[in-house]
Amino acid sequence: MPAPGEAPAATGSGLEARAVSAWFGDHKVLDRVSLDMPAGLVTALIGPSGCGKSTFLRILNRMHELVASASLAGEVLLDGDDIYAPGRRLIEARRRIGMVFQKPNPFPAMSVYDNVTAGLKLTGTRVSGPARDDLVEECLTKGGLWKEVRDRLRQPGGALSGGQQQRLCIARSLAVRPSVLLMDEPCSALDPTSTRRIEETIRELAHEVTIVIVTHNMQQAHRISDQCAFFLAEQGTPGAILEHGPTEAMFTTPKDPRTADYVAGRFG
Ligand SMILES: Nc1ncnc2c1ncn2[C@@H]1O[C@H](COP(=O)(O)OP(=O)(O)OP(=O)(O)O)[C@@H](O)[C@H]1O
Repeated sequence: MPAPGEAPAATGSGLEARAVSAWFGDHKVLDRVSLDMPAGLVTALIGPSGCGKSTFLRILNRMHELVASASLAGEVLLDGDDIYAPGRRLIEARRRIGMVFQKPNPFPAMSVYDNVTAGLKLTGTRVSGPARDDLVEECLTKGGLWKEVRDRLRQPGGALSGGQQQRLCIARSLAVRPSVLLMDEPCSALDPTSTRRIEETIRELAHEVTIVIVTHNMQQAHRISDQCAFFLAEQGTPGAILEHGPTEAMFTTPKDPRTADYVAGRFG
């Protein structure tokens, strides 16, 4: 399992935000945010509440546009191609860039097995027979859940514990073979043991999927990320990245005193 900072043999895709600004109505919430999220690395987005981390994350897979009043400017490049370029299909961006949310959201009445394969139909991916079984096992293994559910594949997803449900959601995201996985505070509703289990899963996945995670937990950001971006929205100004860099440097030798204060838990 590659530790943070180690350079794994990356097979995910690089994601790059260029001068991304965002609005809800005429309220500007992000101002020209640029960030390189290289393949194979875990990037943590950190910063106080309301500085635009979730909005930025949602822009990375075109979920921001689901809000009627929302608009944006800038570019998001996946392996060099702008996912917002005219003619780019929304469904393709969502397939290649998966999302795991704060609250585990499996389909509760659907079986564990069917939860994993649920995204295939939505993306028009045909996998049948034994290949489907193999895919379910592969994704549940990568999600760190296989051993716990291998004998319960036909039970409803809603019958699993909260931590297991979140790992099921990770497995579901992986089934459509995304290049990037976005995670919005995926452990905030979980107990410490489940949190640890998900953190291990994140590190194990990092060599094949590029991961971008929003977290308020500084110990978690330190443990699992290779690089961090510190967002700040001061005195009613839109959110922007104040500082970013390798995680170790952000925690030990940050350039800006506000970063030092935030990572040390002195505000936010
Ligand atoms: N659907 C929405 N409609 C209007 N304003 C919104 C909406 N979602 C977020 N905002 C506003 O955008 C700004 C950024 O919010 P966002 O949720 O991205 O911040 P955040 O850093 O992720 O916060 P938190 O850490 O509390 O989740 C806030 O001022 C928020 O009120």
